[in-house]
Amino acid sequence: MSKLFRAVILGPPGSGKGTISERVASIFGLQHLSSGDFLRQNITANTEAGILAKAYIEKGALVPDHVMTRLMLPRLEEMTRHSWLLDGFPRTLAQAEALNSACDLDVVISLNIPLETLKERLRHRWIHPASGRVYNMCFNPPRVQGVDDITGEPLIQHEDDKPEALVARLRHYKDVAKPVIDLYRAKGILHMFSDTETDRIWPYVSSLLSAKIPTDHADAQRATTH
Ligand SMILES: Nc1ncnc2c1ncn2[C@@H]1O[C@H](COP(=O)(O)OP(=O)(O)OP(=O)(O)O)[C@@H](O)[C@H]1O
Ligand SMILES: Nc1nc2c(ncn2[C@H]2C[C@H](O)[C@@H](COP(=O)(O)OP(=O)(O)O)O2)c(=O)[nH]1
Repeated sequence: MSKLFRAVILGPPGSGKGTISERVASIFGLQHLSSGDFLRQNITANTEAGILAKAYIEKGALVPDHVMTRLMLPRLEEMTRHSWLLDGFPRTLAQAEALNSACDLDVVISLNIPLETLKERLRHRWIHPASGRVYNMCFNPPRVQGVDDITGEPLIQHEDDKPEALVARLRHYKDVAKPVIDLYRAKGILHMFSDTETDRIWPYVSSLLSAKIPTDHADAQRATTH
């Protein structure tokens, strides 16, 4: 079997991690592992980690590192036969160090988006709380205004996507993410992409992954995941 491919995508809230991850998953056949989605599944299933995490998420705080690593590392161990792209984890240096000791990463994609652009995008972000599906009233609006395409249930806006909370949240992200970015830069696996539009970043991400992922491997992944 050809070598498995391990990637991480980093970026502030609203930088397009989810949007780019979905494209990578469908085009390159990597499994998209989102820590936020996984937390929401654990909350719905009332697991021990889900119960612990819920209070933090509701406050808009980060879930403690030991809860996150206890949740995510076993999930990654289950993925021994798949290539994956991790989105939302690691978020802190402690999480990055825990991930380091569990596996070798091939590539880290880091999205560098201007603050004004992030503020504008998040102002228009609406989500379907049960599934975590994300809409943007300008970029990818729902088919019917205010309701989820799949379930028809109402969409809500995160308290912390509202303008008052946004600036503090983005500043906090920057402080926490800097040592993580520095670590990956020092390891020589960091690839930084700067622009205001996902559609302009995407061709560069796509050519990076095309160069790094052997084609036969991408085909094999697609065959097992679809
Ligand atoms: N690696 C992590 N460490 C700590 N908390 C996390 C982590 N990943 C997710 N969370 C918690 O889950 C919540 C939802 O995460 P999710 O990534 O879906 O949305 P978010 O914080 O709005 O970020 P983004 O907009 O970048 O997707 C976060 O606000 C945080 O409380
Ligand atoms: N206007 C505009 N909006 C974009 C672009 N790329 C993504 N978006 C939207 C989709 C979401 O509503 C919001 C944040 O994107 P996301 O993929 O959820 O980001 P992230 O929070 O997972 O990093 O911005 C983009 O290039 N332009």
